[in-house]
Amino acid sequence: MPLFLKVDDVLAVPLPALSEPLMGKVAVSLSTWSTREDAATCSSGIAEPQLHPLTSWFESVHRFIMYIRVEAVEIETEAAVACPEVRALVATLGALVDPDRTQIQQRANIHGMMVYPVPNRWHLRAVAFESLLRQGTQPLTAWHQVLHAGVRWMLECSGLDTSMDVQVTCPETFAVLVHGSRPLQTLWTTMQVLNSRGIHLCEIDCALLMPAGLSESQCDGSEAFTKNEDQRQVLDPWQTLLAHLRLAEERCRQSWPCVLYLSRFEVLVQQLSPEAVERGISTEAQRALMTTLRWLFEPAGGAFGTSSTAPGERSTWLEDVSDGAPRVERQHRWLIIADISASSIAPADMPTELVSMFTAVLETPRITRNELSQILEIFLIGQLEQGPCLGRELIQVLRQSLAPVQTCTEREALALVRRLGSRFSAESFVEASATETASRLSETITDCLQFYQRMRIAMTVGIPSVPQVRWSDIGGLDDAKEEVRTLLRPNRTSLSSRQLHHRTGILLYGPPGTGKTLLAKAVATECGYAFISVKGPELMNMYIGESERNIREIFTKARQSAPCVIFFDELDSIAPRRGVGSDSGGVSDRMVAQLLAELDACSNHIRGAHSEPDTVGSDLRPARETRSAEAPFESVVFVLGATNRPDLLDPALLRPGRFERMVYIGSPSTLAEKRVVLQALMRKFRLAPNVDLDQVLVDAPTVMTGADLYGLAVQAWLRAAKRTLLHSRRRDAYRNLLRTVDGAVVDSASAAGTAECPPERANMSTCNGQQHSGDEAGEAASELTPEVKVCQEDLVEAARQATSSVSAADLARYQELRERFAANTGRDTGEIRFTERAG
Ligand SMILES: Nc1ncnc2c1ncn2[C@@H]1O[C@H](COP(=O)(O)OP(=O)(O)OP(=O)(O)O)[C@@H](O)[C@H]1O
Repeated sequence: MPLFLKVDDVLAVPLPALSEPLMGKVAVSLSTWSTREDAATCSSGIAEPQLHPLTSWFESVHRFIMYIRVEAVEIETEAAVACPEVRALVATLGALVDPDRTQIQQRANIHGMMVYPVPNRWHLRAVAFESLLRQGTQPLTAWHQVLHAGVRWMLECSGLDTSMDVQVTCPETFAVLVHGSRPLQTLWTTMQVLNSRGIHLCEIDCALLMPAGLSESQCDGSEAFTKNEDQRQVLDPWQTLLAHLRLAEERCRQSWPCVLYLSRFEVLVQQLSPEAVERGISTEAQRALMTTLRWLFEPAGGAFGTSSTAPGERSTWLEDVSDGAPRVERQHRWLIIADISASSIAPADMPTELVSMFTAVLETPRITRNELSQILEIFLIGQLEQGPCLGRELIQVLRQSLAPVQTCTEREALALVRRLGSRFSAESFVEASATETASRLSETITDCLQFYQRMRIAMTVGIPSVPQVRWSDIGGLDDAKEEVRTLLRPNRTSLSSRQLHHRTGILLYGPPGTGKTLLAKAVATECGYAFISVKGPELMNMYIGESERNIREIFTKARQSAPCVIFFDELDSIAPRRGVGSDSGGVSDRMVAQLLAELDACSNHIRGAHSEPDTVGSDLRPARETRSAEAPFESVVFVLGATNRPDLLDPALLRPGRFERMVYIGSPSTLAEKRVVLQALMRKFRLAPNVDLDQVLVDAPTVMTGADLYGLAVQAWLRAAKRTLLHSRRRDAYRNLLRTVDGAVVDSASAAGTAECPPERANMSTCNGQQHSGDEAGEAASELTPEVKVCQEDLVEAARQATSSVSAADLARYQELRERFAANTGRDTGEIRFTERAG
């Protein structure tokens, strides 16, 4: 059978029967290896009894394995062979194979398979944060105990641990469910303990098992189990998932002794929830997933029953092993660990049938304030290695800033670490004095805590995280930014509470692609409140009463996570003028009425909050706990709306206490304004020194919105990247990069609002909608990021090809609309005729 290899594959080649002296050496080194970690990690005395059976088992099966990792050696031309470095390499490797002239034919028998830890991102994260977690957190003692019990069970089931009493009842399965808040520490601890025992870890990241589209509503699981030949395409996602799970079982069997670790198991749990049925996953599909899981967890009772033995047979195999030579091939059992601690799901939220499959359920504790402080100290010390040392003053500042935090999850702690890392580098503090450094640290931590607070709220209430857009990502629009800032952060020093203007909401209006959504995203990032973004049409539901219920639910969610900002994009689609709607059931009229009622409730809250002198203007503080004495402010909900057609809105929306302030967001008109927008869009680009943006804009169309300028910037960057590709030697890496960027461009064309994701970090951010993997993608992208330098010619060429998405005539009509609204201060203005429906 031919064996195809690729780079990074690991070959496990079993060594033939070993000579006596060599066997002794391997056995000795195995035992040294196994005990080395024990001293550091395990206080219990379980290590030794486990070690001996394992060592003797390895000896008995003569399974000594040499591991070979496949690497690529790039030698391009014959001329290269003449170079001394290459000659040295040839001398080291012993041979040089010219792939153009050499054919290799290889035949091999596969005797076994080594589970090399699949380098999935989850696994890499655990490794990346290992030292921080090891030094900063308390060891997971309870987890150590469960793990040791599981390993002991594995050995006992397989008859390796001859010290065990054969009469002891050995359960058929041992599956542990871990929940709580430390997924990476749990995985890392497991890796460490198993490593020290010479036991493989077969880690499967369930989030990566999910084929694209499976969780989407268009994948109807009911069709997935029909026998219709024509529907093969639909069958695939589910079958792939189930096949992956069966494959996991196969891998564990082949590489025994092995522990199967299902990280992010919650992704599978979510497919089994009642909400999944609403998303289009059929009950048949859920049943099939459950059957596969049961089979995986309970080999003896499962439907597929491959290696299983009926419970009654157990005594037979114990007798088999007690006669001396262990018959290890008879019963290999492996410990199964399912981890849901990366999510807020608790066992109580899981189907009872699923929970009952687990032998043990273990909760990992939350990270305490002391642990968090320790983690951040260790991180900062590492960060500032070259800068000022982390003096006592800084540590005090750090601890003071963390005072509002009681406990947090590992995810939140690491989010803090990442945010600190991006803002707090050694270079930025080299010149600074100690006091200056302390105040900047305090500022940074406070800012990070706002983020932490938002994340916590988001996790609790299930609000999706929002992309990172800073004020500096928005070019121009200074008045609009100021208006929004005033709404969200009244300035206590300049105004007394009674003087404050009680505003509930702001309506942003203007031509499409001018940055309304972008502004709202910047609010989400910068204000430190929870943020709910709703696209108008998403609220519409064909069933009577459902659309209103959707609106009610959004406001309820917002109140639960207050202070909170709700952003209604495309507001005209849910709140058109009443009485002129074309829907026979009057759905939109009822939606408008519901929206008005909710807005009035918000307005009353704000009045309540602002009428308390002490509560007004409580500046953005790090954590909610700090506002415990300011309860009314805590319940404030602000509303932002955006529309291209304010003239179509129901006028009642624009009355005081609702969207009473209207802010026009127009396209940049002068050359200077366009330059500012372009500069903001290319903030992260590497530009050639000769770039002159004014000159570039001379060649561009006269009317250009922010979105058009974004298109220009993307085209210029793509041109530069393609040029780089041609000249680059790292072609594969660049090809990957270009593929990703092309995807991002398509995304940006189909869905507005990806400007926070400029091409150079296109695969680092949330362009593809997979919010939770943004950071992970960033890690992967950083390996590929090439030196793409955008030159004047790229920009000029992109400017020549640029088109304008809004006509001059439509812009003039928007201007007219703006004047009418300014004159009428929000009163009914009547509809304006556009050449075509904007947006
Ligand atoms: N002032 C600006 N500064 C930087 N980028 C901008 C600006 N205005 C628009 N853009 C770019 O244009 C893209 C589209 O903008 P956005 O989605 O915010 O427009 P919009 O006004 O909400 O459009 P629509 O009314 O069609 O929803 C943004 O993602 C951003 O890349």
